Amino acid sequence: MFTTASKSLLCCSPAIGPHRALAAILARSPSLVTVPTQSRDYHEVTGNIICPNVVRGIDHLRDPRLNKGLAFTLQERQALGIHGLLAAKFKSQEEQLEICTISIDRYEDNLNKYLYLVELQDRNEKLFFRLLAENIEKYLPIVYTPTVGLACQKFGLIYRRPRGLFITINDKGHIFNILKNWPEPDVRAVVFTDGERILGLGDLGAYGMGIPVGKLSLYTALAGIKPHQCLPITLDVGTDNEDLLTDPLYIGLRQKRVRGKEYDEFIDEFMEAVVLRYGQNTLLQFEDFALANAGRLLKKYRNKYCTFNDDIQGTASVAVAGLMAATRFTKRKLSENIYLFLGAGSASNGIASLTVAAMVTEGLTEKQARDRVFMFDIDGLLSTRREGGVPEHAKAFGKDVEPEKDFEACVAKIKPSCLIGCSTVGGAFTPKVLQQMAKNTERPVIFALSNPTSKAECTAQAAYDNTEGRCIFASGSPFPPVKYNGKEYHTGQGNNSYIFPGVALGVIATATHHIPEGMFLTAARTLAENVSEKDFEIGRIYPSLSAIRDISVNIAFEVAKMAYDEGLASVYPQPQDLMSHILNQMYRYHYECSMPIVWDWKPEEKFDVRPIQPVPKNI
Ligand SMILES: O=C([O-])CC(=O)C(=O)O
Ligand SMILES: [Mg+2]
Repeated sequence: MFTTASKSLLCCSPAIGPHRALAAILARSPSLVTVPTQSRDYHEVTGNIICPNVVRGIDHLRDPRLNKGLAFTLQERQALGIHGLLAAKFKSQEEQLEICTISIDRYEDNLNKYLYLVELQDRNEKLFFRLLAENIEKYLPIVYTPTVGLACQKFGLIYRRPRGLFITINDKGHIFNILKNWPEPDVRAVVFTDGERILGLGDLGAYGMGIPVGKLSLYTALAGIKPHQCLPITLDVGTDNEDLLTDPLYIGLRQKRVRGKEYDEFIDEFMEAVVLRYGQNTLLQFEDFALANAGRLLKKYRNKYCTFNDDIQGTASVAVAGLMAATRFTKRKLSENIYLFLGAGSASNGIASLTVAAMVTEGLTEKQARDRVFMFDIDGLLSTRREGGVPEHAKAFGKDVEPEKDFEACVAKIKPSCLIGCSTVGGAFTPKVLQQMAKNTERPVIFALSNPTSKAECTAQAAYDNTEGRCIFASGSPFPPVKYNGKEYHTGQGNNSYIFPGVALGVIATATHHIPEGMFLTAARTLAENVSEKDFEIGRIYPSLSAIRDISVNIAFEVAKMAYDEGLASVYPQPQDLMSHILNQMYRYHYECSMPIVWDWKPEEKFDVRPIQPVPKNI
């Protein structure tokens, strides 16, 4: 079987390291040659050596990281002991992509499309990521917002092969041991949720797992972070969602949420356990925590760990990028706008704070900048004079003005030029509100950022219809193209997926130990600079989703630069060519050769474990 390589050592990838000793012994006795029959045992064959840690036989096909389906060549099939386990036909990855596309298109229901993609990820990882990365516009709405929201709601029904870790409050005191059960030793990024505020859908408890899984798929598809370096986690502390507590399909702890001291100790232990297991620079992304915890935990941990809250900082960054890009339409500087937020939760506060920071760079004082920002929550305008005052988390944006409970009246009175919805109240931007915005200013900026689509404050079409087509619109979830006055507009998706993958790539590539707020402003600027004239022409203040991979790299580059400038990076020496350094670390979703690695070894030579891997043609 291995006749052509009778004078060479064959060693199968991956991870040759632990078997160097064995290879070295064999090298001293060239007649003794080892080939594994199963994953872990060896036997002799004349002439060649295969390192024993290769996964062979059916196990190779069952490992989604190694499996290439019918794309294995005859040589590979023979070498790996999978010949006969596959149909005779050889397919290229491109042919496989076509079949995937046809298969997914056959489904009418998006949840079925989602399930197909989950199954593909479980079966053939490279194919899944290539399909996603090369068809972002088509598949992002399936693996991510909005379909992922539906998947979370139906999680009990669709739960099959688990992905990621579930750590429950009952595991308190043992979290490190649970992390040790995760099979990957090289995790660089953890996205985790406690499921209390899943998108705009509220408390979904352990059903929230779909979110960290989806976010981390984007880490790889949009920023080339290697899948084995990503770990999705759900912290299950119970749920206060009565429907789930009585749902026979519910897969989480069937109890009310644990709160207070016990919850805080649990999160403390979790953070400590992650860095103990994976190192101090492990990126910890908070996702979809409720307001009561999100800002508080960010403040508590931001200077201790490499962490950020995507819903506060990622959302803020993407929204500020949109506002920056919009200045090119409106011809108004950021500091010349009046901002009104609907909702005063973590997203609103994050966006407002970063907008203030951006206005300060234009020359305003912080106070002057804050004076231009108003918020309206469930109890009305954030007025210091209203009954109950301004909630603690939004104190910075309370105003000494007449209380007002009618949102439409507020829009007429305050006359904002930018209206930003983070309320999770679908349809809250009524036609009247939108019409008023059109009266306030020539080019009103209207962001309906709540997710998923059903929670958006208005549709893209409604925004155009009620502002004589003069608005600059963005939404958190995708909307179909708008038709107005015989022209078609493709409005942008102001979703944090433009930001967090790129920031994460920059942070991971430089092993940055803290993520300062400035990085999100830098990311916002980079994103805004990537909006082209062509985007503007079709009404978009965000680049096309198909450009997102390049943008992530640009964001990563700026983040990495900043990490070195501010002494936060711990990869030393500083790479001379930062861009190449980043690009070199990125995941490749094209198939690589699965043949055993061939060493050009001769017995008289000093043994050198130097893999010479044939370069696959398709890279
Ligand atoms: O997941 C998304 O689409 C954006 C996000 O973080 C959220 O809405 O919580
Ligand atoms: Mg989120």
